[in-house]
Amino acid sequence: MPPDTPVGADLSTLASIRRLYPYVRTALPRLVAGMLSALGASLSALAIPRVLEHVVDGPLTDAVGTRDFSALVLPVLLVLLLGIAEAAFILLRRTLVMFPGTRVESGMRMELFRHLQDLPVAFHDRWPGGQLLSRIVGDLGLLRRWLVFGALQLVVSFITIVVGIAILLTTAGWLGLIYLAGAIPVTVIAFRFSRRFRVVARQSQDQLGDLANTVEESVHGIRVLKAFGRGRDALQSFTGQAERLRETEIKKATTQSTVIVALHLIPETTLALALIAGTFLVVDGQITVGALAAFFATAAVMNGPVVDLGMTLSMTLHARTAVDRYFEVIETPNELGDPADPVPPAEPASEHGSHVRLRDVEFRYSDAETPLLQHVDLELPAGTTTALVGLTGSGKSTLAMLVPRLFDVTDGAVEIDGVDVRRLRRADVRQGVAVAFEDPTLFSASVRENVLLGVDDSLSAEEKDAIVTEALDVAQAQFAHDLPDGIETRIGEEGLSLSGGQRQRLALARAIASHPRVLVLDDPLSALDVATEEAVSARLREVLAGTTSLVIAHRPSTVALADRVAVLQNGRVTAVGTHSELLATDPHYRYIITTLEEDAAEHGVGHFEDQEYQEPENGEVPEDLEDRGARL
Ligand SMILES: Nc1ncnc2c1ncn2[C@@H]1O[C@H](COP(=O)(O)OP(=O)(O)OP(=O)(O)O)[C@@H](O)[C@H]1O
Repeated sequence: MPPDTPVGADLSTLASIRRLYPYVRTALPRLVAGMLSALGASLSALAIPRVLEHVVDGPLTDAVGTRDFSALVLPVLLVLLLGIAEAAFILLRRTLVMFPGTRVESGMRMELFRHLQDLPVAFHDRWPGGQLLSRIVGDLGLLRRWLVFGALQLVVSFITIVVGIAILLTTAGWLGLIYLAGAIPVTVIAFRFSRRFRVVARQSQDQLGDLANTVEESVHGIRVLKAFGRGRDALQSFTGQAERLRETEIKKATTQSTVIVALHLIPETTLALALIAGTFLVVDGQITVGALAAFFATAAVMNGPVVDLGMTLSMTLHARTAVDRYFEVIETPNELGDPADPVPPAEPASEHGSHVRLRDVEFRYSDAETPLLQHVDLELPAGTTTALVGLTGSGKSTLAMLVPRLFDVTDGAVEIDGVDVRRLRRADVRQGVAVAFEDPTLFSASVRENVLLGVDDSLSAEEKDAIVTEALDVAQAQFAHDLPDGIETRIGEEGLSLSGGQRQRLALARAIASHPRVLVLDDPLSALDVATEEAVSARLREVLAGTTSLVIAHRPSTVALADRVAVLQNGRVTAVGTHSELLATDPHYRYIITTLEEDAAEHGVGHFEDQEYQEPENGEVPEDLEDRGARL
């Protein structure tokens, strides 16, 4: 979940937005030029009433008696010119800000995506995908609109109002003061509005993220929802969230409408008061009719920026929330980063792979109270295959993820060829270690691209082709050649157009293709039927002989791929040996194998059930168990 106390919550809006500086620095000259253009447009509009004042008090008054309109030509041309200048400035503003706005947006988007890719698995376990999606898509779009419009408009409105008030004070003295008095309640209301709106803006953007998460989850799990007829429940939960978002939007609109009403009402009231006072002042001869007309024309020009303040302020507060939400992610430190002084990877212990050692390893998930793994000592000698067995939830997958450093140990060390993985660059670790997960994730790309994911990009196309063909062959994934466009066929989102077994074989091919020095396979054959499993096992054995492998086994047939077996029990590796040795000496292993056999016989797929451990009575080896592991 996102942090409870949002990053930047204690900052002022200005301080929060100032953090954008590094991203907008290069775009700043054009943005400032755009702002000056917008200011030019506003000042052109403000100049028109001054011409009006001159016309009313001079040429117009004269023309009433003489009917000579020639003196009006110049002022009319000036008004026309000011109008054209205003339009030209507006066009210039749009042209200037459009390009840098989109560039800032895409730059920040790329930076965020890069950081998301860099952040460890633990971060992604904590953060819902929808929250990240809404930040990378929605928030950044909002920020762009604010940069190219809201921010500019806010500054321009502010300057226009200040300049306008100065003009009012100089042209109509007292009337200007009346108008200025109206600015006091406007400021108070705007301040109170900002405080309240900031809270609801944050709430609505977070709720949008939750909504995106629900959509993502239900689209992702559409098969399960349909199969269990739970579409209605998903809709209900979605409706609940959408309703809450709607309530927040209403709260937002209500807060906004208070300020909008005030921003309309206060200037209009001051204008009414100014009209009364102005009439007396004209009659009294203290100001001219032209000055009164100019006062109202100037106030009319200022009316737009004053009323817009509500909108630009709310845009600014939304932008501030977007900045906070962006920095919450971008400032999340990567606890699994590269070391400051990385060492180069050691030479592999043998041509058949690296030597891996887990030395007194402890691992605890950040949200767990107790460690899942404790005092784990395990060696994977170069070129050997070790099967890791244990009951469901004993921590096999977790242990396997420590080898490619997807998580860091909380104590002890994982060493590859004698070097602690935390002292290596992550790229070096992951170049040497390939993983095929139990749940094979593929990408919406071609089969070829999926298989080549871990392969050196600099290889030639022919070399890559040969690697793909061989890997598909070993993983018995020849079906890929029969797809409509062969291995160039795009396999759709997450490869869901393929069967589970097909996906698993492609994931296996991907792990093999990079010819890693260490291969970690998390139950790689679980989705295969018996015949395919045998075919894959036969070929996989050849590959395993040439590398160091750790294979998590849920089936006796997977155990049979290994030279030796490690038993994980109560967070520790309690025994390591060959299948026969362990059968003879380790009651827990005998129990596991018995369960595996029974499970495989019953369901065809060997999975541990969540059941309490019961030592086999009198610790005897069940009949024929020795034969089952004869291959080891
Ligand atoms: N990201 C996580 N955050 C917190 N706890 C987790 C996380 N992943 C797994 N766990 C917990 O760690 C324990 C071990 O999980 P793990 O997947 O490593 O077991 P396993 O032996 O591979 O299980 P299985 O045989 O069912 O695949 C479980 O209790 C699980 O709930």
